[in-house]
Amino acid sequence: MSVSIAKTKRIHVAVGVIMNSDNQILLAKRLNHLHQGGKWEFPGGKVEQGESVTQALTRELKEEVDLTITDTSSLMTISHDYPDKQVLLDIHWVTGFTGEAHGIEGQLVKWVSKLDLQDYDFPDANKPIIDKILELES
Ligand SMILES: Nc1nc2c([nH]c(=O)n2[C@@H]2O[C@H](COP(=O)(O)OP(=O)(O)OP(=O)(O)O)[C@@H](O)[C@H]2O)c(=O)[nH]1
Ligand SMILES: [Mg+2]
Repeated sequence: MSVSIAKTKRIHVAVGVIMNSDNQILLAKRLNHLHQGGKWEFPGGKVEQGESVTQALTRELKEEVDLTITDTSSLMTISHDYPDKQVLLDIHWVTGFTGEAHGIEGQLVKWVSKLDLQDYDFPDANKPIIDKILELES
């Protein structure tokens, strides 16, 4: 008997940890109909064919929260398997940006003090990101 296992492609996602001059980090609430809907996320989205991660991040942050990115540095990558999806999160610090953040797609966005991050419900894949932010910035 042979068992076939459906192989799905791991989705490459550019994710931005954006900190303002008050040491607050920008969170956005995922719309309910999306994967991991209702949870808080760091803004970002899928890297498209032919794009670098930085290009994808710049495009996504403009499309989602209306910020113009001027400087980034890479923070970490996380490979995570959800029951229904496999993701590779490519997480970058956004160290320079211009503009005022607002949720262009109707999502809530919020600047949150890093010490309050633990009070928010994130997708399971994000746990190491929260740990890293607390470790780096304390
Ligand atoms: N942006 C973002 N995505 C995350 C985070 N954590 C996490 O597991 N993901 C997962 O990464 C995947 C891709 O993210 P996305 O839905 O933002 O992609 P996108 O903006 O290109 O959306 P679209 O396909 O509607 O255009 C989703 O399955 C999402 O659940 C996070 O902190 N930020
Ligand atoms: Mg997105």
